[in-house]
Amino acid sequence: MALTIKKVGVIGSGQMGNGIAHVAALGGFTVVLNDISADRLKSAMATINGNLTRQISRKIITEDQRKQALANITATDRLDGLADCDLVIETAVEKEDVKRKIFHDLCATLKPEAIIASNTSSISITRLAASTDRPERFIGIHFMNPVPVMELVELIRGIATDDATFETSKAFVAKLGKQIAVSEDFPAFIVNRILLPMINEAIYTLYEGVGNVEAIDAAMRLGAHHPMGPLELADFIGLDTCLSIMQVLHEGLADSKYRPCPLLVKYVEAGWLGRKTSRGFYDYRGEKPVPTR
Ligand SMILES: CC(=O)CC(=O)SCCNC(=O)CCNC(=O)[C@H](O)C(C)(C)COP(=O)(O)OP(=O)(O)OC[C@H]1O[C@@H](n2cnc3c(N)ncnc32)[C@H](O)[C@@H]1OP(=O)(O)O
Ligand SMILES: NC(=O)C1=CN([C@@H]2O[C@H](COP(=O)(O)OP(=O)(O)OC[C@H]3O[C@@H](n4cnc5c(N)ncnc54)[C@H](OP(=O)(O)O)[C@@H]3O)[C@@H](O)[C@H]2O)C=CC1
Repeated sequence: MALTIKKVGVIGSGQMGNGIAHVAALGGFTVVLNDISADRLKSAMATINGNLTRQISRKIITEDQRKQALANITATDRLDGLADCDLVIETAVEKEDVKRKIFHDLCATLKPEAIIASNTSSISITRLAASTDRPERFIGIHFMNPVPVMELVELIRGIATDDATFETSKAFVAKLGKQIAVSEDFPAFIVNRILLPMINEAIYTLYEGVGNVEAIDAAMRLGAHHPMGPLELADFIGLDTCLSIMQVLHEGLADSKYRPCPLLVKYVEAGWLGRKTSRGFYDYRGEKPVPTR
């Protein structure tokens, strides 16, 4: 039997966490947003307000809806602030050890009947579920970036996920006005299994000197009608996240065609992670983005 979700916890207040809190609050849920950094929480709340305001100017929502959505969200840097949530969505960094530690600590305080979901881009849901005390109430709910705009959410069942958890998650996503694609639990699921090798290939195209950053992005924007060029999109997703996804594909499918491009590794090692650090394949520190190669 499907459970009733009223209160939603979101762990991690980066670009995905603030987007998920935004759409859940707008969907009428009570939201508790958690991060280890109080500064991050402050800037996440400012981002949510900015994106809600943008939606008002585009006549998607009203001022009353903005106020109500903000009133639905509270922020906490304590994990036990999520103890009475019905559903907790983990959206911290794409690192398995960090996620496992979060689930370990969360299970110690979260009410036993609550569902735990991960917004992971690539990591095995079955393996993450096994690090919790409730694998049958664990599921992948994978939102796309930017969350307030993208229509799709992937749902991924682990081997133990029960029907009630799946049905409850489906109803939750539908209430946010999003469409669902169901994916089997394979590395990087559907969207990233297809999208990330394309981005990685674009980085190889740059690495091998086939084209420069501008040429590669223009080629795919104007020649294939992609809304963003692949290098611009990589910067938007975050180069650390792109590299983690390629590593999961490479290790999980044991096929050399998923080998992360050495240039991607170099950018991540430099701390040039894309828009979030103001530098990646473009430098965002000036008025206009400038290609870095
Ligand atoms: C890595 C993973 O695990 C999975 C993933 O998410 S992969 C990434 C998937 N996402 C994509 O591929 C995005 C590709 N890019 C796009 O679709 C578009 O460029 C875009 C929607 C991001 C922006 O579109 P645009 O036309 O260039 O920009 P713009 O006109 O300024 O904005 C369009 C809309 O996006 C909204 N928007 C843009 N950036 C936003 C952001 N960072 N946060 C919230 N909303 C945003 C704007 O408010 C606007 O919405 P409304 O018109 O409804 O008000
Ligand atoms: N970027 C994208 O396009 C998409 C990403 N995803 C997935 O969503 C997740 C988050 O990605 P994204 O939002 O881009 O990443 P960000 O780097 O923007 O945000 C991650 C946030 O999690 C915080 N964090 C780190 N450790 C913890 C912890 N132990 N407890 C609570 N918060 C923590 C980080 O804080 P601090 O910075 O202080 O370390 C940061 O605020 C990843 O799993 C990613 O794969 C899914 C779909 C799309």
